[in-house]
Amino acid sequence: MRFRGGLDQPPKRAAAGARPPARVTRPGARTGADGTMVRVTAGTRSSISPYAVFDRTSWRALAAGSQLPLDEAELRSLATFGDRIDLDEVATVYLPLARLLSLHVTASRRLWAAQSEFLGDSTDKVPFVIAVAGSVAVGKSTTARLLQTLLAATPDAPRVDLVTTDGFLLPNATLEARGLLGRKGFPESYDRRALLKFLADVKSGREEVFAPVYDHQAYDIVPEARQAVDRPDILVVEGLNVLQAGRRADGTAPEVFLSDFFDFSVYVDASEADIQRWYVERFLALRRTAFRDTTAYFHRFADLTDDQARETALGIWAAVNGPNLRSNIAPTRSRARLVLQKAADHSVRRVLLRKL
Ligand SMILES: Nc1ncnc2c1ncn2[C@@H]1O[C@H](COP(=O)(O)OP(=O)(O)O)[C@@H](O)[C@H]1O
Ligand SMILES: CC(C)(COP(=O)(O)O)[C@@H](O)C(=O)NCCC(=O)O
Repeated sequence: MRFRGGLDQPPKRAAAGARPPARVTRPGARTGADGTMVRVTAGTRSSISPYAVFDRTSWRALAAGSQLPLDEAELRSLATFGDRIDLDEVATVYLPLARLLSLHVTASRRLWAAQSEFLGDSTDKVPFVIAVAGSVAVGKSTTARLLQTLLAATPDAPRVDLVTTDGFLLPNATLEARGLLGRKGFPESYDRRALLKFLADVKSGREEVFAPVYDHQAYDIVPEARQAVDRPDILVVEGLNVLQAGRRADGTAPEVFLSDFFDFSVYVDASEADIQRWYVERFLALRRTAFRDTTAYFHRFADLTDDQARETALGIWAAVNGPNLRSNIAPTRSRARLVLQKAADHSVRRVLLRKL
């Protein structure tokens, strides 16, 4: 199944800047940390692209010489079930990204301090918030956890918290009452007001802000469970719909958007055909592991044959996750500051960084 227009294509404005025959390398290509030339494809002669486009080699060179602060065992504990990733991929893709983010964090702190001095205001710094968006099964969780670990290992040793937006899903009972159980992950399945308030509180420097907690095994919100966020230096917020502009029930635009609280955003991208395959593979693997647990919501799928399980997963994809990707998630890709474009084997083949 392939998304009309091709999800494997970069966003429209980037597409113009990324088509191979017209590619040009910026004349002022600069020198990477290891002395190699960093080729930055900045656009075409005929159009302006908002993105600087990096291939793997040029992106990796940005962090050349940096030590990886994690080993294979730690990586295995971070990587999402089914997400194929190795230390070389971390060094190639995620380490340079963490370094870029670290630059942004430092610059934002300096600006905050300078502004506080200018205003004669002694308010404490507030968390730097990074959004990680993308489809179900694209590997957002691995990306978010890796960024948390890599950022925490940067020189200032910042405290980095991670929150997933699934905690803001409405409980199953509410979804059922509203006829939304088959729309889990769609914008209307979340308590968006609570999510906005949570981020507004975090960003206003409040002590101990609480996020509700979701359990994938139970497929529901955990009653009474909460995750405390207490003025970390950096907060990573991961979820399907974090870049959505959102609408009020009457169709008017709200005054505040989630994105107002983000200092940086990353969209994890891949072709729908690949993501769907990863989803089906993960479903088949979960059937042999997590679904075995008698308390798992999906336990009834534990004894399906391979063919039945494949058919079931494809059915969920066709009914829920595919339409959500096409209607609500993919359209937000161009709002991200940075896009990680994955190939069929989960490796990132290109990085698109917004210049505008
Ligand atoms: N039915 C399930 N049972 C247990 N864990 C699951 C289930 N579905 C998804 N997960 C886990 O939940 C996390 C989030 O998954 P998902 O929303 O698909 O995002 P992504 O794959 O982009 O990280 C992943 O760690 C995934 O392995
Ligand atoms: C819980 C999710 C909606 C993801 O939530 P997120 O943290 O991205 O807000 C998703 O993983 C999910 O369970 N979707 C429902 C359809 C399915 O079972 O695949």
